[in-house]
Amino acid sequence: MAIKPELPTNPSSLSLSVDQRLGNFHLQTELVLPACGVTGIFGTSGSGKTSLLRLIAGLEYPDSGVIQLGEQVLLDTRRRICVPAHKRRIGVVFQEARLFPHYRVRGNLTYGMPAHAAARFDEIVELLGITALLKRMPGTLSGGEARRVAIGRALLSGPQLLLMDEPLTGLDGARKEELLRFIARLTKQVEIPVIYISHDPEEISAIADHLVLMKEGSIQASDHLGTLLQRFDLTYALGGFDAASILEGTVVNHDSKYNLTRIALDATHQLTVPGTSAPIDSHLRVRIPVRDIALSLAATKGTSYRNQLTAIIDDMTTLPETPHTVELRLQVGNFHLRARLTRKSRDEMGLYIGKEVTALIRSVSFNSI
Ligand SMILES: Nc1ncnc2c1ncn2[C@@H]1O[C@H](COP(=O)(O)OP(=O)(O)OP(=O)(O)O)[C@@H](O)[C@H]1O
Repeated sequence: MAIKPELPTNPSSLSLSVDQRLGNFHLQTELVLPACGVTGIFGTSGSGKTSLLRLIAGLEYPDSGVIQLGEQVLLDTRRRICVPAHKRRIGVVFQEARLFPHYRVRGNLTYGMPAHAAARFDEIVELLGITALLKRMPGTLSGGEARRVAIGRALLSGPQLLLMDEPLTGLDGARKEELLRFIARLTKQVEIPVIYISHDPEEISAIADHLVLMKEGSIQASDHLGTLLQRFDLTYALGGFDAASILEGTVVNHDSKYNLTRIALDATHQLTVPGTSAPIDSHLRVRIPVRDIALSLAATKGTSYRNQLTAIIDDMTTLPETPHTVELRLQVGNFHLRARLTRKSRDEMGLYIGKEVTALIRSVSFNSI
């Protein structure tokens, strides 16, 4: 039985409890996601990411389960409730643009556009940088342009949730980076929660606030991205993430002579990172791989490390996969940094949990996002 969806404007969470067998594959998922910001879904090929997304979108039906967006029940197999896909107000962007080839870009954007979304047409077209493309036919667009039109169409469908399934697949390096930056900006500007599937850690690190890690049809972990990256036990499950810390700060100064940017992490901690065009006072996310942090027992002069932060060793362990190294979690003010040393260095430096050290971070090592 299909029911009419009720549509509160700001759903607070998306909760799922679904069970579906697809051949030999068993998707068994219990999950509550924040219905704000960007949730990245990460997992190896075949772990069930797309299957999960298709259930949320209403493109597939589980054998049993409940899917609820805020107060709205989208699916409840026991109560025989199932809101059909076109009534869920969920925008989907697939790996390929899937535009209507016989409609111009404008026609693709306005197809199925509800009256309340029409007021945002000019704003979204401008935000996507596709104004000049409105009269073009899809066959004449580049891959990146077509993908932007597909995102525009999803946004103009007036969605309360946007699902993106590897939207950058098949794009070359420069176009991929451009579109990634664009999506990151877009997700900050449109107040629609986004679920973003990718198996590329760089993409996820750039835009996700929350991260879901899938393995063989189940949820291995789900938490704030920065929190999951600090977990020693997930180091190898998050393999490609290259064990890194994500820090957020505010741009306080640009040094044009040396092309460096200074960001404040809090009232007392600042970092020098490679120059960016981000305006003063804007928010910046930086990713610091563990391999780019060294430790010293005291602040040192005469070193090329531009950033020296006093830190307390908060946790320390050796992982079975890498018996020659120790993983360290450092407390710096109110945030954490991960570092990795050889066990020999740990012993020679006499490091232990609770000890104060200086974290040395090369300013050239930052990946600003
Ligand atoms: N209709 C189906 N019948 C049988 N098996 C299916 C069906 N649909 C999906 N599967 C299987 O379910 C598993 C999960 O597929 P899914 O596409 O959700 O994975 P994924 O994590 O999105 O993978 P990828 O990163 O490669 O896109 C795979 O083993 C796939 O072969």
